[in-house]
Amino acid sequence: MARRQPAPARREGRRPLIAGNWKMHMTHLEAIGLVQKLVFSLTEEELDAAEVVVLPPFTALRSVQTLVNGDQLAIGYGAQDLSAHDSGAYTGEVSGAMLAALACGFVVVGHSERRSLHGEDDAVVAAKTQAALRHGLTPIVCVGEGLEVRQAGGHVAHCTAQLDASLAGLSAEDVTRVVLAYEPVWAIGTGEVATPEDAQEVCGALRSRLAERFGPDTAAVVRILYGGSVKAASTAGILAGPDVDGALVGGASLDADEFAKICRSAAGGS
Ligand SMILES: O=C[C@H](O)COP(=O)(O)O
Repeated sequence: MARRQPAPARREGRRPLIAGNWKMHMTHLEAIGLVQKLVFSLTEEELDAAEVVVLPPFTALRSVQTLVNGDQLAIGYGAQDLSAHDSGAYTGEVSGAMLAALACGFVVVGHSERRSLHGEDDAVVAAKTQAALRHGLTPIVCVGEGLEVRQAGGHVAHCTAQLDASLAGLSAEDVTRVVLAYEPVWAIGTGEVATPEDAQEVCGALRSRLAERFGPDTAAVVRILYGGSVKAASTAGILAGPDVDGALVGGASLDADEFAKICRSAAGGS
């Protein structure tokens, strides 16, 4: 069984990160089974080479925390969303403080499903990013264009504009604590994975924009993930891009064997 190990530094200090966004799947009992199977499928060396994170629904976080901490498992976990507010009369919301109390390391912010289904604009995403940082959580800030924007050739401008707005109000030091995820909306849950060149083009442009706004030293340490129909078979190609530091995986993260293969591929194995 793989237990916690110190993380090595790779790619100018950027350790590959594979995060499994379970979306609205898995009860807390199913979550325990999935995490156990995942961790037992991976070796210590693989979990040392790539950082593996699961992002269950809120209702499963406590169970995952108990399992990961109790067995000292070498994976991280976090949430799929948080409130921009720290406390108050916000029925149904969950604060960064509550996630921090469950020892979450990560939280997704600005996923396209939150943007489109819950009307979250860039100002909300920026406020949530700041809330995550206030509570010591690593926000995984998502950007990505829809099909029409892609077909019109506006994807780079669209994503860099989302980056600018989503990171509004942050210092360069704050930005070093952020993970970005490029998720083209047309590739999410569609089976339509971007090519490695598509992923690198936008991830590279995001890093260049970070360098312009926050300086090259900050840009060099921020991890940028690709997300959108990632499968084990496509992982190595996608991660070959020099600016692609990992993957935000949806559907394939619900299958322990497939997700373990993705993590193994990111760790440099086959
Ligand atoms: O957060 C994950 C993305 O929405 C990708 O989902 P998918 O791998 O099911 O396309």
